[in-house]
Amino acid sequence: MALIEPIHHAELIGLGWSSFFGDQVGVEEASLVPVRIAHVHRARMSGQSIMGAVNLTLPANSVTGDYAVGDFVLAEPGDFLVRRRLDRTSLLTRRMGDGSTQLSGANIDTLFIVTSCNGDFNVPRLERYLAMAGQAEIAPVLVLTKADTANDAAPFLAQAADLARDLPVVVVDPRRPDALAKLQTWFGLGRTVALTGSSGVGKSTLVNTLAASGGGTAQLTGAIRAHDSTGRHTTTARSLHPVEGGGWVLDSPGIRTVHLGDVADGLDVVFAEIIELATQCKFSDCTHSHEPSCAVLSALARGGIDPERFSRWRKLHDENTAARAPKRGRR
Ligand SMILES: Nc1nc2c(ncn2[C@@H]2O[C@H](COP(=O)(O)OP(=O)(O)OP(=O)(O)O)[C@@H](O)[C@H]2O)c(=O)[nH]1
Ligand SMILES: [Zn+2]
Repeated sequence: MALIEPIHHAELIGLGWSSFFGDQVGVEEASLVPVRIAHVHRARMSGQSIMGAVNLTLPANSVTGDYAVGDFVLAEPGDFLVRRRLDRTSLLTRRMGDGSTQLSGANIDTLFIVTSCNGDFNVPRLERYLAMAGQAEIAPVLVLTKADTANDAAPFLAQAADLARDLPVVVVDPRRPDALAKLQTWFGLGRTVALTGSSGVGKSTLVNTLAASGGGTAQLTGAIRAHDSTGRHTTTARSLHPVEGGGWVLDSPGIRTVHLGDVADGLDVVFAEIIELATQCKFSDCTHSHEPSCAVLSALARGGIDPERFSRWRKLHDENTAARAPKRGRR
């Protein structure tokens, strides 16, 4: 039974609400406010409601780790105390280095798997992303960037088309405003798209282009102002960005790096020329950042390694190491 007042119903649908959620609301919960979680921090959460952005209050005995960006919760109207999380249509999880599972995104309709027409294009890795989408019950779309930098983008398109039956493949330049038009099919009222893909393929650029259409703010460095129960304003980075014409881009670190646990072996293969050089460094635990007699740094200096590739490797390597480090202070 739908208990939300009709006047608010259209706005709720805009947030991603549907009868799937409405049917879960009990008679005794009619006074509670549905909130879609837009940001999950260590100890805080904020969300979007028909009243705008709100800071949620966590119930006792609950931790933010129980919630994912994109979740719908029912909260008290006054202090936005979370009473209950509603069941999800889909859930993306990520295995952490310590073996625990992190919830990285919920109620996502479409996953944009972003890759570029260059060395990042890696069939086994793309297959892993596709498997991940399937597991989470989210429809995948392959978004191909940097076609302008390839001598010939056709082979990439052909390989992409062969990845999975009926997989939509879209070539996009994330820097151009027409990116939204090319991807519009997957947006529209209340529909949620998440992005994943390796570092440097253009995800931030795409999120910024898409989000700029919906609100005009620089999203990744941007923030929302919400008020908490005391009326105090706080500023929070957000992960849910509205798109022009309706719909949301869900961009969170947890989804971006969702596959990291699996990528470690892949790094050695993809960046073989760097890994091979590393065996010639003076120190076996060389980090190739400042050490003397570092074979990688000297190759960089004489142009033996593509600096862009090196910085991509560095970033991935660091992210991967961080993802594998056991979390402190959690059990
Ligand atoms: N030539 C060209 N450059 C692009 C294209 N898409 C993105 N770029 C550039 O590629 C660089 C990396 O893009 P980002 O958006 O930062 O990549 P990202 O996937 O967000 O990377 P992380 O933040 O590390 O996850 C930027 O300088 C973009 O301007 C494209 O289609 N063509
Ligand atoms: Zn080194």
